[in-house]
Amino acid sequence: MNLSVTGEPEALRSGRGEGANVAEKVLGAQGLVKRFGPVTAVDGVSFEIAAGETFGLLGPNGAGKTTTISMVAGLLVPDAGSVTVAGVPMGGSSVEAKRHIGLVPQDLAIYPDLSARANLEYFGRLQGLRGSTLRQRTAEVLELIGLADRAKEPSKKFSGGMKRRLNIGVGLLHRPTLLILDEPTVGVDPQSRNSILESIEALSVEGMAVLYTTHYMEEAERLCDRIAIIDDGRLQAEGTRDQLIELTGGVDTIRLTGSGSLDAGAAAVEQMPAVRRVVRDHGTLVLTVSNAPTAIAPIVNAATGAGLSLADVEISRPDLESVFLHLTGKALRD
Ligand SMILES: Nc1ncnc2c1ncn2[C@@H]1O[C@H](COP(=O)(O)OP(=O)(O)OP(=O)(O)O)[C@@H](O)[C@H]1O
Repeated sequence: MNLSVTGEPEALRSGRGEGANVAEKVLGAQGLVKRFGPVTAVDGVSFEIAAGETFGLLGPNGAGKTTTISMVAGLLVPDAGSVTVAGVPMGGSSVEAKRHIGLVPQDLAIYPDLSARANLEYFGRLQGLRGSTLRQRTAEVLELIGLADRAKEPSKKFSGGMKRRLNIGVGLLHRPTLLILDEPTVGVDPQSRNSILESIEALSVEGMAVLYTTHYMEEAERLCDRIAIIDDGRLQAEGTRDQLIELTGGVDTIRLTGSGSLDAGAAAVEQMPAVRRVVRDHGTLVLTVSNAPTAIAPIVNAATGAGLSLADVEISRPDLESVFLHLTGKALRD
């Protein structure tokens, strides 16, 4: 499907002047490829991130997000392609380029018996901070991640969200030009997730560029100035949320959840002129339709007539989930 606009990143800038973008470019990833034996995990990925911009890599499990950011951060050597950070080429031993990056991995890397402050001071020392500079930066980071009033408590007493925020704080200590966050909300409850997102939103005041990977479209919509949709190791499209939604041609999504003859229900609705595509997502039929409000009644009739016993019917306007479905023919959700 040739709907990708990734080959023309300049055409999809979010309203900044072209000259300003060139001057402010923090990250340039060009033609990245990584293979693991027969698996091509990343297959020609290119994107740029400007200072102060939050850029999202949105895709399902196994899409190639972690492999991409590992190459960006210099942890994996690409089979092809190149990375520059703040104008400095990234190589396997490029200390200067890596100095510009703060990488927050998916897994926690903090000491449970140390307090929040002691954790930050320990990692700050490892990064070469000392004395009053270390104390001042630790205090600033504690404020940024919303843990200033819990600074003395051992991190093992923290909620999942607080631990994740402390993990993010470690990545912020050396004032990176580019902060990379790899799915920082996976496995946390909704309240903790919100506190993590609030902390990330606060980072824009520091003016740093953020590369954020997620498989939650709500997070990409809320946090990211621009989003690249990744699947099967390739960027399928890139742009602001509104630019991506334009790619769907404004089609709606109808979800039919039920029991009985799901296959027969799918076959029946597939025939209808308003229905452009039908995808099965576990016990749900996900329909892409051109005008849901008028099409819904005949669709429900056809599905139930074919033996599908409906428990729930949901109509939604276009969102990033519909964009993903439109571009890949697959549902983004697990
Ligand atoms: N070290 C490795 N050896 C072999 N295959 C790998 C390795 N790392 C990743 N892969 C494969 O490469 C593909 C992309 O994986 P990657 O971890 O980059 O995806 P992801 O989008 O980050 O997904 P997840 O959120 O599940 O980590 C997958 O098919 C994965 O199984």
